[in-house]
This record gives sequence, structure tokens and C-alpha cells, in this order.
Amino acid sequence: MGSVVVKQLTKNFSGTDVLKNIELDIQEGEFFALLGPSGCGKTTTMRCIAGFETPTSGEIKIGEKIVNKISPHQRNCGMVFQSYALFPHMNVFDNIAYSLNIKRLRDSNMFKKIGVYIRMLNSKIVKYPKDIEEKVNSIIEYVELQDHAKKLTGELSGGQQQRVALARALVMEPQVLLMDEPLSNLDQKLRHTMRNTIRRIQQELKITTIFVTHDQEEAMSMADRVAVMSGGEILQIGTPTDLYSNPKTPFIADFVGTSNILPGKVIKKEKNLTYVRVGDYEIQSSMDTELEDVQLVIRPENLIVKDKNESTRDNYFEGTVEVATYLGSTVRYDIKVGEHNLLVDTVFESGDKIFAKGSEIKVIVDPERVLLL
Ligand SMILES: Nc1ncnc2c1ncn2[C@@H]1O[C@H](COP(=O)(O)OP(=O)(O)OP(=O)(O)O)[C@@H](O)[C@H]1O
Repeated sequence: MGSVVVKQLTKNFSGTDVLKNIELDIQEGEFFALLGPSGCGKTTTMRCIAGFETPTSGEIKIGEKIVNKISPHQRNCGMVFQSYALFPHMNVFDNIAYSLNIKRLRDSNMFKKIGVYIRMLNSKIVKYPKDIEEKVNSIIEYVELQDHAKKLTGELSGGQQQRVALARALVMEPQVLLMDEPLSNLDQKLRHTMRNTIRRIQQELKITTIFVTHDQEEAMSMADRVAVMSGGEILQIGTPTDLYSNPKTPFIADFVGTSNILPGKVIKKEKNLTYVRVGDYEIQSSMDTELEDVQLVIRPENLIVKDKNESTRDNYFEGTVEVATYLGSTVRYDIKVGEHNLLVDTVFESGDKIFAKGSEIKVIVDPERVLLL
């Protein structure tokens, strides 16, 4: 297994900088996600690491080796793509064995090469060397495809095909596993199952994994650390909990989970509190800031809804319920507050009151839970 260190990586396509000074320091055995909207440069970063794209500048190190001048197959990265990229005319076993056979061909002397060629050309009657056969069979069991080994890949479900692709990458014992949106072609239920399968395998094998996705839930639920990208740059790297509770910018707060983001102006600071004017309201935050114009960022679960006539201390908005959605254990409110809308998630227990559409309410804000960005 190898660590992956990327220093000052840039990539320019036809005069446009699509990667700008990317810095990554991925630990051995880590599950690392590159998360960002379409076109932000995730795939290009991964392709530079794999060697399919030449960086315009910068350094890429896998393990102890700087790999900039090393060809893709010598970098020993396993790749899994959204499109599976399997050979449709080969069965599951042959798909998985193929790269091992190619490697054997590369590594072997001329006499053995001819033998491997013949085996490959006659793939229907192929008899693999014993060690390859054993290795492929054990990985087939590992991804639970033993009942499908002789099937053509077209006869498999999307999830099964993706497990073939995963097995094909793993059988090569790569230093690093690179996965580019591997779950995007699967339906929601299968996606959840495959998330668990990939995470289990990654943890058991402790294989350094870089996982590209635009789906924040996927990144947050699977990765040890996540790099949020936008416009060819890395905006923030952190554990899922770091990113959720301490997003550095409103973009990240919005992209990672759901946030209420309201523009405000700092009016004073007193007793460790910052007072911010938001429309008709003065809201306190325990966060200090050097800025005057700020965005208040508040997660929906950090707001409390009360009846308008209930007495409360300062630090609340007044509003009208536009939508109340009962979700079993929670209720999500969409509340009109002046020209803004606030989302509030409240825990629901039997007997609790649900404020109906049109109810006039107070939305209580805890200063500790208000970020000023
Ligand atoms: N071979 C290429 N030639 C020119 N421009 C390219 C090439 N490959 C990618 N780009 C551009 O580089 C930018 C980043 O693309 P990239 O595929 O890395 O983004 P991404 O974040 O992976 O997006 P997606 O999630 O849609 O795959 C995009 O603007 C894209 O159009």
C-alpha cells in the first residue's frame, strides 16, 4: 500500500487552468474522497495520479517514488470507473484474470510469452496457470460472485458488474485504488449496498483509496477524509465531521449537508458575542470575525421552533410556516422570515405539536450554533 502526495499540481487544457495548485497528502490505508460539482477537476486530478494525464506542473508521489515520469501501468494503481469498462465477450473469471495474464506476459521470457498469448487468443479453452486461477477464484469469493464466475458480464446486474470491476482492480494488488464515480450508474438501493461493500473491502485490505464523487452523502458516509473541490481548487480538506461542523466557506456549508445561509452585517461585539443585523433582526453568534459583511450559516437541526406568543430570551426570528413535512421521527419546517426562508428540522415525539401551514412562530437561534463566514 502507498501514500499519495500531490504538490502544486496544475493542469491546463487549451489555455484554461482546470487544476490550480492542488495539494494532497493521503496517508497509507486511508479512504480519501474528492468531492465537488461537475467540472471542478476531480477526474483530472485522479487521471494525473494514475498517469493518464500529464500535469502541466507539480509533483506526484506514490509511496516513496515520484511518479511523474513513470508510465501508468508501472504506477500500480487499480482503477474502477462509473461505466465498469468490462470486456463484454469475456466471462467474469476471464475479465478478472485478464490483467494478471497481461502482467505475466510482460514479465515473462519470450517462450512463456508465446504460451500466454496462445492462452489469451483461445480464451474459450483457456487453462490459466494455477497461481492465477487460485488468485482469481479467491477474489471472486471475496466479492461474493462465486455463483456468477462463468457468466458473461452482460448477464449481470449493475451492482454485480461493478463488483467484477472492483475485483479486477484488486486482483492486481495495487498500491492505490482509484475509483471514479463508481456508484453513479446504480439505483439508490444498490448504491447503499455497494457503499458498504466497498467500505468493508477497503477496511479489510487497508488499501489506500481515492474515491471521486459529486454526491456529498456518499463522500461523507464512506471516507476517512474528504477534499471539497470547486473550480479546479481544493477549498477544504477534513474529516466528514470537521467539514460538517466547521465549513470554511458558505459554498462548503451548502455543498456538505443542508444549511441556512443568511447575509448579515456585524453591528457590535460584546461579552464574547458578535451581534449581526439580519433584516429586521439582531442575531448573536459566539463566533468572532474580522469581517463586517458576513453570511450567517445555521444548520436546520440547530434551530428551534416555538409558538409566537411563547416568551423567550433574545435571539430569534419571527416567521410563518409555509410547509411542515412530517418525516416520522422528525418534522421539517420551511419558514418564511421576511424575505428569506429558513429550514428547521425538529425531533418529533408522540404527542408533540406540529405547527401547521400559516402558523406564526418564533425560530430560536443558539449563538453557539451560528457560524459567521
Ligand atoms: N481532455 C480534455 N480536454 C479539454 N478539457 C478537458 C479535458 N478533460 C477535462 N476537461 C475540462 O476540465 C474541467 C475538469 O474536468 P473533470 O472531468 O476533471 O471534472 P469533474 O469534476 O471530474 O467533473 P464530472 O463530475 O462532470 O466528471 C472541465 O471543465 C472539463 O471540461
